[in-house]
Amino acid sequence: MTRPYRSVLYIPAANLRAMEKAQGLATDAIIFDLEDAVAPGEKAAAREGLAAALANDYGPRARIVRINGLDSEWGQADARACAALVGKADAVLIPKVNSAADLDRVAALIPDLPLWAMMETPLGMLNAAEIAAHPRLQGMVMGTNDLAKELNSRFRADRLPMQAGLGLCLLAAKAYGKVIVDGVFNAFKDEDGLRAECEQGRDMGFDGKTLIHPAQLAIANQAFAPTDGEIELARRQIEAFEAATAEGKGVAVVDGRIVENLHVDTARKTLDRAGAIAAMAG
Ligand SMILES: CC(C)(COP(=O)(O)OP(=O)(O)OC[C@H]1O[C@@H](n2cnc3c(N)ncnc32)[C@H](O)[C@@H]1OP(=O)(O)O)[C@@H](O)C(=O)NCCC(=O)NCCSC(=O)C[C@H](O)C(=O)O
Ligand SMILES: [Mg+2]
Repeated sequence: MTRPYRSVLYIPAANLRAMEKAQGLATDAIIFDLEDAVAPGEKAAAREGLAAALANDYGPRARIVRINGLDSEWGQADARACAALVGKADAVLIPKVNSAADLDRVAALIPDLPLWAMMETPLGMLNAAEIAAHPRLQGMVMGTNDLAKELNSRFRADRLPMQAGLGLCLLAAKAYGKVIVDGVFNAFKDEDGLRAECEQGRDMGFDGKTLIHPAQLAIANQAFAPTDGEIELARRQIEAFEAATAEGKGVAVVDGRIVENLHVDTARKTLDRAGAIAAMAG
C-alpha cells in the first residue's frame, strides 16, 4: 500500500513546542526544517533540538528533515547529524536542488536515508528529469516561494506564472514514479484560498500539499483524499469490468461511461489510496 502525502507540515526545528505538538496532529508527513524557518543564530540549537525531538514517537507520520544547502555554513553539520538519524527520520530534504549532481553530494554523506529534493530554482525546473531519475530520490517538494523570487513573478490566485515549473516537475516525478507535493499557501488564515489551491494541485496530479500551520491540515487532507463517491464508483468500475471480462468483453459501461483496463488501474489506485488513508487514522 502506498503511503499518503496529502498533508506535509513544515515545522521550524527551533520550535520545540511545535515539534512536540506534531505528535498528535493529523498530518501525513512532517518536514522538520533546519533551513529557511530557522534564524542563523538558532541553527546549532535547532539541530540539537531536532535530534532530541526525533527520539519521540511520531506514529505513522513520515519524518522528513530539511537540511541547509551543503554550500552554506551549516549544511555539512546538518548532513552529518542526519546520517546519525537512521531509524528516527525517514528521509532528508535538500533545498534548492539544481541538478542530479547536487543529490550525489548529499547521497555520499548520508548513505542510508532516502532523499527528497526541493524544486525551487529555474535550473532545477530545467533539470527536473535528471533529478527525478536519481536512484536515491524518493520525492519532490515544490518551493513556490523561492521559485517566485527567482522568476520575479507575481503571486496570482490561478498561479499562471508557476504553471511551467509545476508542470515540468510533475512530468518528471510521474515519469520516474516519485512522490511530488505542491508548494505552500502563505496566507494561512485564508481557508477559501487554500482550498482552491489544494484543489488545483490535486487536479494537476500532485500527491499532496506542503503546509505551514496546523489550521491548514483538514483542508489539505480532505482535498487530496478520494471522496466516498469516488471510492464507490471505483468499486463499481472494477466489478463491472471483471463481469465484462468474464463474458469475453474488453469494455464495460458504468453510469454511461466506458470502463477499460486503464480505468480499472486508476480505480485500483483510488482504492489503494483510500486504504492507506484509513490506515493512517488507525
Ligand atoms: C506561521 C507561524 C509563524 C505562526 O505561528 P504562531 O503565531 O505561533 O501560530 P499560532 O499561535 O496560530 O499557533 C497555534 C498553535 O499551533 C502551533 N503551531 C504553529 N505552527 C505550527 C507548525 N508549523 N507545526 C506545528 N505546530 C504549529 C503553535 O505552537 C501553537 O500551539 P499551542 O502552543 O499549543 O497553542 C508558524 O505557524 C510557523 O512557524 N510555521 C512554519 C513556517 C515554516 O516552517 N516556514 C518554512 C517553510 S515554507 C518554505 O520554506 C517553502 C519553500 O522553501 C519555498 O521556497 O516555497
Ligand atoms: Mg524555499
